[in-house]
Amino acid sequence: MSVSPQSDGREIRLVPNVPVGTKLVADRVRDVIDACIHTDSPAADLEAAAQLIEQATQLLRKRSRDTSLQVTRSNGGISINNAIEGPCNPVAPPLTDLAYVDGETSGCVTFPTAAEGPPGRAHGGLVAAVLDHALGRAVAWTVAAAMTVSITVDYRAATPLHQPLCVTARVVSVDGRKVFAEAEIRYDGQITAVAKAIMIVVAGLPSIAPTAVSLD
Ligand SMILES: CCCCCCCCCC(=O)SCCNC(=O)CCNC(=O)[C@H](O)C(C)(C)COP(=O)(O)OP(=O)(O)OC[C@H]1O[C@@H](n2cnc3c(N)ncnc32)[C@H](O)[C@@H]1OP(=O)(O)O
Repeated sequence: MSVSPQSDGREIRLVPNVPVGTKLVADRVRDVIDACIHTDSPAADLEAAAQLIEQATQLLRKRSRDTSLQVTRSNGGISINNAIEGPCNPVAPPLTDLAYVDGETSGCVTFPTAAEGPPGRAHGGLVAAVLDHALGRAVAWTVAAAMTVSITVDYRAATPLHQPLCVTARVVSVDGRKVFAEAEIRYDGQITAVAKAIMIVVAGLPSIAPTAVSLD
């Protein structure tokens, strides 16, 4: 395990693999979130559940670390606690199966009930977040780690909950530090939303992409 200090003083921890135990906890927390949204339990059961969750929180806090950002190079590289792809972040959907083939970045996501915006549909802001992340991945893999300065999303059809969705992204052009990229999200082969973004390559940003700026 190594810790890499960043230009802003924050640290990123490089670990060999996704920690199995933490992923298990994150998966269970996703279940709790889903149960919380759907529950119709009586007050006594809700109170008992709240106490159990509080006990679990206290157990987890017995040993904490300051660094939240952890990455692994296994499975092509994963940002473990990332808001979108982090398998150990229960708020992440998460975006999985990230791959980079012939300049095309792809990934898979299934939105849970917690991502609901319009009835039965994913919230547009969360769709945009997944597209933004795929765009960031595409730029990191193709050029270098970068930050979004502009993103436009067109919502063309419902992005459903609880269904496997495919996300694809690629770099379209590069102009100095500005990188223009586009991405789509599909359900059952049909595009539900497309995004165009301008990203700026920023020196010192960490990247887990083998082609981009090294963490080491
Ligand atoms: C885990 C591995 C993969 C992870 C992927 C994660 C992807 C996540 C993507 C994100 O969510 S990033 C987070 C959201 N974005 C931000 O927080 C960025 C906020 N903006 C900034 O911090 C600064 O704008 C930034 C550091 C990106 C750039 O500031 P700089 O001072 O270095 O650059 P500058 O302002 O000189 O702009 C550089 C170029 O970009 C241009 N530019 C800036 N903003 C623009 C804009 N909005 N539209 C068009 N062009 C823009 C600007 O005109 C200029 O063009 P020229 O080089 O031609 O002169």
